[in-house]
Amino acid sequence: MRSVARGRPPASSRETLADAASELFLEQGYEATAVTDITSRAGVSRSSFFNYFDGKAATIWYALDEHLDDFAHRSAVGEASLEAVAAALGAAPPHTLALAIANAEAMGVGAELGAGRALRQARLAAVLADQLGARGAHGDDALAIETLAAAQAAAVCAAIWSWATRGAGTHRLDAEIQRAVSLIPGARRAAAAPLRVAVIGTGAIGSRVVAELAAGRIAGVTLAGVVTRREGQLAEALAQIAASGDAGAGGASADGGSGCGAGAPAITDFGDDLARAVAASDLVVECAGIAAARVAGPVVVAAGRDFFAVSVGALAETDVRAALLRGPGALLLASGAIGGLDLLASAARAGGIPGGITRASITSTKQAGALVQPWMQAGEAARVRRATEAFTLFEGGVEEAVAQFPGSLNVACALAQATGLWGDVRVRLVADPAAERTTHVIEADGAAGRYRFELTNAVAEANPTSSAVVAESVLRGIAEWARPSGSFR
Ligand SMILES: NC(=O)C1=CN([C@@H]2O[C@H](COP(=O)(O)OP(=O)(O)OC[C@H]3O[C@@H](n4cnc5c(N)ncnc54)[C@H](OP(=O)(O)O)[C@@H]3O)[C@@H](O)[C@H]2O)C=CC1
Ligand SMILES: O=C([O-])CC(=O)C(=O)O
Repeated sequence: MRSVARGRPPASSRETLADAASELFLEQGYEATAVTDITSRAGVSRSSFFNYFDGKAATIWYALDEHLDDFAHRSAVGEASLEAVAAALGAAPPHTLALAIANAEAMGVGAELGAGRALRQARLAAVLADQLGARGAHGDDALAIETLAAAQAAAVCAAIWSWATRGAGTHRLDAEIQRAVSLIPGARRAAAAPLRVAVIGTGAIGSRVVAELAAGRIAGVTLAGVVTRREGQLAEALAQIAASGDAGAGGASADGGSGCGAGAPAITDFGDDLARAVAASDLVVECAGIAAARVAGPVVVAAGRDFFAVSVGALAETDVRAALLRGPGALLLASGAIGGLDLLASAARAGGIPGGITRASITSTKQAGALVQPWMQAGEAARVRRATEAFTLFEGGVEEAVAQFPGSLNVACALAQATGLWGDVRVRLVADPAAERTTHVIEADGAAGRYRFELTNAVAEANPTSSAVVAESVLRGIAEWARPSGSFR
């Protein structure tokens, strides 16, 4: 398959020949084009042509073949990974192949592309199978190794074809390959590769999540980086983590900076470049609020990455909910500050017990001062801030609840999602000046049973609106997604 001879003349002549070949295939068709036509068009001798290519087909394939040669070589000495091959293809894409794919009919090159693709896919699969075997994750399970390698090779080829068909210059080939590979169900787990997690938001919840991931305390997970919305946000969070004595990430630095300690990890700051975060991760975890989740979530799942939302309130808008559930990426929801959602979802399961759950309500009682909202008139804000006894601040449906208290009533949407009663869940928010903890009382009933959960949570030190356990629910969710094992479903 190798088309490039050793001791060859400068690469520019090779590209000139390949370009001349592409032009001629377009003008007069692949079949009608002879090597002599190509050499005359390029002004290069026939013998020079054969220094580079073993025939006219190689002018289409040479760039991809070089990548495959390099991958096979590196793989044999234990240096290569699928990520590395994607990055190499992204840095030096096979342009004449892209041209042939995009103009297959006009060039009459369909048969060559079909046969050539099959050969390269098989070759790549063989190298990937060797790699998987050497990694030892599957013991001597040849069926698992061959199947996974074949799927990965097919994904790479599908990505090249999709990239070329959509317009090679308009988007990156490496991103297309990463997306294609991520679409293989279970591939990451089967390959025993770590789950790469990007985190959006570095507040009370996000910084705890970042601290744990950066310190490598969740098995099978690596922190790909953090999405921020303003300069200095990550550095502030890291300083806070360090001050709180949360060891591990305390010595980390933003964006490959010098770090605060020897060997401290550098955390990538993606800034607001969500596309970069998506390309570099398998799972994007939102800890940034409903507004951020509404925007980021649909982008992440549409790109074939999985999205883990703590701001479940994003689902209150019907079209956002539909976009989040559309896939191909999966949507994960944090149980957050409440529990019993698994039981309620089972009781309400469509096709299960008829009328399983027909009524559901939640009453949340929070520290009054934490419930002041930017939209409140000065008088109302003062009433909440200066309250001397508990009072009902809000009563209504879930949509209204998260519109008015976006950082405080995600739990209501979690209840609505679990029971499917989006239009019917009743929500009450109590502002209590004496509440040191947050209490949620959930009541639900129907043919499946009658349920009442009362949950009283310590609040997060950095944000009295959020319960401290929420960050732990996110960390548990990430750990379970990386290595599902013994969890309640
Ligand atoms: N499901 C549940 O039970 C619960 C869900 N939640 C949800 O979790 C969210 C986070 O909670 P918490 O950590 O306590 O809130 P914080 O206010 O402490 O932190 C929010 C963080 O997100 C950042 N942020 C906001 N928008 C963006 C964006 N577009 N891109 C990147 N970063 C952004 C903020 O940056 P900046 O510093 O600039 O403000 C801040 O760092 C809440 O808003 C709520 O929606 C909370 C509690 C319970
Ligand atoms: O943390 C909590 O107790 C609940 C909360 O803020 C939310 O649901 O948004």
